[in-house]
Amino acid sequence: MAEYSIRDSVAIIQLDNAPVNALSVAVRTGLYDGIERAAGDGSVKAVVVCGKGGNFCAGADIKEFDEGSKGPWITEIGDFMDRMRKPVVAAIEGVALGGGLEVALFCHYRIAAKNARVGQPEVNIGLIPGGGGTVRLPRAAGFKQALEMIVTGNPVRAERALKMGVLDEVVSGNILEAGIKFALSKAHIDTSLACLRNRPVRMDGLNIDTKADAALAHVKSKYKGFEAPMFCVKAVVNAARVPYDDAIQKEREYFFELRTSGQSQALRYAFFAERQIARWGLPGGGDYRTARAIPVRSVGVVGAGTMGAGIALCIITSGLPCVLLEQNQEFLEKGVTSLRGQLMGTVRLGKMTAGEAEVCLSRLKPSTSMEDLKHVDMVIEAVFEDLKLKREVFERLDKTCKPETILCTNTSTLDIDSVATATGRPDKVVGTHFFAPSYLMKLLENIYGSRTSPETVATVMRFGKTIRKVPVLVGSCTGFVANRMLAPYTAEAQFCVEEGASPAQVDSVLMDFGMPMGTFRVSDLSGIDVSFSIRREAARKLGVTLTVDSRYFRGQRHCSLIERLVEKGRLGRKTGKGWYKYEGPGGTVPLEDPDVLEIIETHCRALGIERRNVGSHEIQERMQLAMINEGFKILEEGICTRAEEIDVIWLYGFGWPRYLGGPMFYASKLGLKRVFEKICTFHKRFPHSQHWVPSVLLGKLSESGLPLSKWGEAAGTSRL
Ligand SMILES: CCCCCC/C=C/CC(=O)SCCNC(=O)CCNC(=O)[C@H](O)C(C)(C)COP(=O)(O)OP(=O)(O)OC[C@H]1O[C@@H](n2cnc3c(N)ncnc32)[C@H](O)[C@@H]1OP(=O)(O)O
Repeated sequence: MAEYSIRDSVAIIQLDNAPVNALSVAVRTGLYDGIERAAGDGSVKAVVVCGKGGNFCAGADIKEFDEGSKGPWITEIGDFMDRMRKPVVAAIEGVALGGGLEVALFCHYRIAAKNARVGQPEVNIGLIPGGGGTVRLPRAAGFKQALEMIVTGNPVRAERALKMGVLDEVVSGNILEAGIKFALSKAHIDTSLACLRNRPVRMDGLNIDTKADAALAHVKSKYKGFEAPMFCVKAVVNAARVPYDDAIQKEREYFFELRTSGQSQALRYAFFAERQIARWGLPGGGDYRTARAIPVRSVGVVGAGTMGAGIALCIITSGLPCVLLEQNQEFLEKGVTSLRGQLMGTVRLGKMTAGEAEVCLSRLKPSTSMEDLKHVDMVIEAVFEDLKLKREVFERLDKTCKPETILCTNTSTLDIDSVATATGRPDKVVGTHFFAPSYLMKLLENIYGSRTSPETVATVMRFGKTIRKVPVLVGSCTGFVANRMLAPYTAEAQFCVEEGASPAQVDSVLMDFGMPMGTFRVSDLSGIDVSFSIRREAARKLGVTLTVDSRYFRGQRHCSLIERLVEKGRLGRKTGKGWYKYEGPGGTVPLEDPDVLEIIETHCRALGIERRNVGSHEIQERMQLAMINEGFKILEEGICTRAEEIDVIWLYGFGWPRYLGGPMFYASKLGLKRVFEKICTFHKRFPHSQHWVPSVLLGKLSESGLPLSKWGEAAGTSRL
């Protein structure tokens, strides 16, 4: 709703819809009524529109999008303001985003507090501004700057918005008082002079035809797969070419077309899924509502290898001091050099100044003495993935660190309890699984053990946000969530290759789907020998030796092409050949290699595997459904409590295309009945692959018709 009051002959309309004053039907109706009332009240000289609770308005209420269009559309409110003789001033603090900025652009004037940010982020949820933003922002900020704001969705700070012409004044002190004063100072000025409708789009010497083509081409290549950015360009270009009302009409058509599109639905889902993951709960009790995070003022990282150095870099760039520990000076120097190299890379990219980088480095304390970890609040262990070694490190940490220190293990495979039991504080031990390259990858899988306390979880969840990661809480199991789901996905890729596909064919299927990279290119990049060692180690623990002709491993189908490639010295990009051969500058360009195709052919012939044409559709279906089936098992076992958690893991861990929501959302769109039937068919066809045993939960859900938001509840794993 919107509250109406009058002070000093100024009508004040305060948007009121906590927490961000989103433009719900009630808010739009309240705003419209308030404007009408002020227009008709002879005692009112001017109007101030502002927001309650520290924000102006974060735009349309995204939750209402699926409910159709009720209440006044904001351009109707805008048209009314355009005809008003009394000045209307938007007094902005906090954010004015999307429809919120559009309301402000309908006002005759806009003032903002120094802390304010204004923007048109609709593109992030697969939309274009639908309330006149594409038509009015270019009239205020000029074509080029408006286009940039609308296409990128990035908000700008008040000072910049002032320079751009979006704001009329930036003020300090109470925003409402400033708004009233400003409004009264404009009470005698003809409002039509300040009305954006009456101004042309500012082209600042640019030619619209050349600019339009260039912008379309740029956006097409930069935002591959995304629909909305192209529509943003089309709408802004149109606004520069046609009269105001025609441009508004076109914008609205585009907006409605996108609002019902699959991409916008998926992007809106992703927006809320990212917020859902903060609502965690533990099986033994304790959740985000009751658990208090312990303040983390300093951190230690044990192990200055690639992962450890990257983690330390995340810490120091977030403003926290960090002790980086190695066992000897040589390894330590290597780690610090790698950290410096990555930091300088960000300077070269213009993301940080050299001065800022120096400040970050001043927060780093390289050390070879564990005593330096005595007083830190948290330690992240990032040593080699070996249980015996990790337990030794944890035993020493437990003895050295103060009793409150939280001990985290950056493991990708080990059971958290098996590490925690090396200490006398298992309640303070937790997994923090970073993804390589750890400085760049946003996902942080936080893993609780059976004795991890709610306070410890609350602390690592908050810490994840502090270091600008996306923390997701998961339970402990082999591979946790990300790698556990990746296993059947990559296994199916390799089986498809055994059966007749080429690595390049598989990769192009994935890239066409929207993944940033194909699985074989990823494998080459991380090193085929790495997967080889992990597999060999897993087999060794079970007393089995994997060979180049192992077709089964513990009764399960197994592809031994990895062993074959390692035998041939094809370890990936670092050796110039793996699933591909590498040429070009620095040996970074992957090319399909006839030699590897020959190796695969010969290998399969020797093992009696008949090869055939494997179609693109089959490749995509097998890889994705195998992984989705695993996702349902993860939900069934309570490793995750919501499908949204799995989707966020795929968005940030593997670059699943955001406009497709995530694998679980994708499954919901395919229809669970269809998904389940296909999985059952694959299970019959491939009985020796455990990953095709259909998830019981999936079977149950496929009959229920429940929406994705209820899957966790249906699994009985929701803890809130
Ligand atoms: C049919 C309507 C007619 C309108 C016609 C004009 C059409 C306009 C199109 C639009 O305006 S689309 C919306 C554009 N706006 C956005 O995309 C803003 C999205 N929000 C944000 O970027 C951030 O939330 C924020 C506003 C910068 C605040 O960030 P912060 O980190 O402080 O908090 P959050 O956890 O993100 O949000 C708090 C809380 O608020 C919910 N929320 C935020 N924005 C909206 C919104 N626009 N609609 C509904 N709900 C919103 C968010 O989900 C959080 O709630 P939760 O319950 O804690 O999850």
